[in-house]
Amino acid sequence: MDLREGQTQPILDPNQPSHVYHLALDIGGSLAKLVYFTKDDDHLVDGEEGISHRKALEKSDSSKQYPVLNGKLNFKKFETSRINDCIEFIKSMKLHIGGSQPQENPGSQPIAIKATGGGAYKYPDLFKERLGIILDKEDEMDCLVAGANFLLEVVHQEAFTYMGDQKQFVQIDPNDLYPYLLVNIGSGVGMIKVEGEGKFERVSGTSIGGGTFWGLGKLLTKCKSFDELLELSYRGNNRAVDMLVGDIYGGMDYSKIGLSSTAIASSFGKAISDNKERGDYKPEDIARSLLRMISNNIGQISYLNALRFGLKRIFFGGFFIRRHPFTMDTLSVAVNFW
Ligand SMILES: Nc1ncnc2c1ncn2[C@@H]1O[C@H](COP(=O)(O)OP(=O)(O)O)[C@@H](O)[C@H]1O
Ligand SMILES: CC(C)(COP(=O)(O)O)[C@@H](O)C(=O)NCCC(=O)O
Repeated sequence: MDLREGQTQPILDPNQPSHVYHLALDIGGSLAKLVYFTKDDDHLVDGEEGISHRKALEKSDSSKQYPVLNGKLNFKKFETSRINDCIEFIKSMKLHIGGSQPQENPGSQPIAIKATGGGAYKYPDLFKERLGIILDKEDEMDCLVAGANFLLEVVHQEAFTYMGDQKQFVQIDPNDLYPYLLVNIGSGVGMIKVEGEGKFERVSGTSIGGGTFWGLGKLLTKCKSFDELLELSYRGNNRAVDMLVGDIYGGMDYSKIGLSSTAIASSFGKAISDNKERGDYKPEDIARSLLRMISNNIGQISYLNALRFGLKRIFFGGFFIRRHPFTMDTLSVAVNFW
């Protein structure tokens, strides 16, 4: 299966919605994500091959034939504050028509589309009014854990570590996956102890998450978008804003308690002693300091929760880190520091 994201050109003929299947939505605090499947040709495969295609979906007799849906999963995201753009996209592509759950008597009831996240509760009337569809709610934690378990058990090279520009895939033995800590960094952060299929507990969380980086970043710099803010942070130097151990200890390490002179003693702390206004600091240094502060905090709380429950592995997910190597690296440094 081919996974595509951010398709800007319609890959379908909007007048031919029949190749679209299984539209589903996740409407979070920051981003509305949608996924839909576009089909190529149906074909049948023999047992072993069928099992490899459908491994986790169904384990059965290798003498049978299995229908295999040949096609692609397409991903698209919109800012939740621009939910109308998301609705327009669905409408223009007629995704809701082809992408509904199969109905016994098509046309007899409104189309129902699976949806997770707070937006499934906040926007049902809007979707009903604009698209004539019902949002069929699923619990976001249930789906998050089921999805993470599926990907970790089935998809080869799904999880990786990231340190100093080095991305290294982790070989996961499905028999040695549980228990683990799942840290989902969205607008806020949820920390979930996962012990098996459907066996999990949300053990912690923090409101200082991706929404905080984006929100505070917008207020403190002139950035208009998340990508711009992140791009800015790559170029910044947090030492111009953060108070380091060396700033307090005359350039020396505080070796007795294991703190090097370059460790951050106080995020944004330099601003209290400098006789400067916000405008005197470079926006890129502010963005860098903010990213490090939030990542360090998430890394620390994650580490402490892993310790609290004796969990040897932490998996991070959510759009805050997605496809952002620098953010992942910052988080890894934070976990390793602790
Ligand atoms: N292109 C982007 N636009 C907006 N936010 C982004 C983008 N890429 C990453 N993010 C980060 O991801 C966070 C949202 O993560 P997500 O997992 O989608 O959470 P939610 O479900 O709460 O919207 C944002 O708060 C922001 O920090
Ligand atoms: C309320 C939420 C589950 C919503 O999920 P999100 O849209 O952030 O992905 C999440 O923001 C969260 O867990 N916030 C942290 C709250 C806390 O534990 O302090």
